[in-house]
Amino acid sequence: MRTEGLQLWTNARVATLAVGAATPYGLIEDGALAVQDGRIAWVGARKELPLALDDAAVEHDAQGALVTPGLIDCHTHLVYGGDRAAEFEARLNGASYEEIARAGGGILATVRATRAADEESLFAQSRRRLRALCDEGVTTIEIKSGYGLSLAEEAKCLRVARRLGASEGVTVRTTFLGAHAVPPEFDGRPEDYVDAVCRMLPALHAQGLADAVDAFCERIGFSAAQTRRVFDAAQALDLPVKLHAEQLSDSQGAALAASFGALSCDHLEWLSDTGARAMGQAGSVAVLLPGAFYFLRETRVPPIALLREHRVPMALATDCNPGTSPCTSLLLMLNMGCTLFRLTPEEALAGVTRNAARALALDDRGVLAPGLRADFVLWDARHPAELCYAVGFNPRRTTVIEGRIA
Ligand SMILES: O=C(O)CC[C@@H]1NC(=O)NC1=O
Ligand SMILES: [Fe+3]
Repeated sequence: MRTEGLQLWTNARVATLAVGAATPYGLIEDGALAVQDGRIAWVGARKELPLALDDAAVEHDAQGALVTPGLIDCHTHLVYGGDRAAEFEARLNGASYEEIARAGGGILATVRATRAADEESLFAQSRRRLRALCDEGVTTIEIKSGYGLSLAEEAKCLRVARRLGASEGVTVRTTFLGAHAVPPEFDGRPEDYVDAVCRMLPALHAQGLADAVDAFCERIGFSAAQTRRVFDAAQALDLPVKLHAEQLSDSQGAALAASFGALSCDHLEWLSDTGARAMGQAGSVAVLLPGAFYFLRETRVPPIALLREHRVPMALATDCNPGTSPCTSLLLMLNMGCTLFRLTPEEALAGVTRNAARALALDDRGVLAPGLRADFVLWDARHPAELCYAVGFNPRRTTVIEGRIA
């Protein structure tokens, strides 16, 4: 008797990415996945499939495809207006960052373009970037605000992020990043702007627009003391925090974020042993962003050995933003995580699956295991390392989201 609603995927090389699996990547050579009601009902070797599951109403032959959990891009600034290609060209023609900033370039150039874009235009521009990421197997994504810098404009960007998830059928987790830069109307008054950021939070929270709160803790951003004020406001609303930390200097951001139980600290090129230890003790994820490292031509890589020593889970993300990482390829980040930061391919894949899920406080995905969401991707590849090895080649064959072929 056919078991209604039960789907069976067979003839697959299943990389579960489960922690403590018997094989690297949790790889099951001749594997099978049973799916029911959008969840994984069973996963394992085909020859061990329980008889009760062998009567699936629908069977899919994966034809030997590699199957991984759906990819998770856990750090993006995907919603923004305009682009910064002219700055890119000016820099290559010898202009300095300072000259560009004085000419009104940098983050504030994107703030102007984002404020000038109406919601529909912002949605359309951002949807193209999201579709590019989804074309490479992304099924969950984090989208930050941070180019509005006023309550109305930050709300506009976060609404667009929410709408993108609904329209594209992917999970979007939003992060309020009002503390990204000081807007022109607060020029020279950073403390007053931090007050304004703290006042925005309750309104955004009441509208259900923010799932977490972030800040840019850096010499050219906000100090640890200013960051602490934003985090206090987040904590008062029970909103989890994450932090752009130690990107360009050791600003003591990671230790501060860890003291708030941060979901993640991101960038981390200048992370100290103290910060890594604090993150390990707090369970914060290290989100590594090789796109910004590469685009800014940085030379100091994040301390991977320290992160391993303190057992800090590592994730990888695109940091998709117009200024330092105009990139919509998570597959390229896999390669850069290995080639530039020297992660192993298994660490890199864990970084866009289970550890990325953890950076977003999502415990229902990121691994192929019974009870978790049936978000997975079939790849024209035989070994998981191929996904980190090739550049500019997209081996995605099929994406499945909650058991339905996307
Ligand atoms: O240049 C931009 O538009 C964003 C830069 C981006 N934001 C941040 O906090 N760190 C970065 O690299
Ligand atoms: Fe970022």
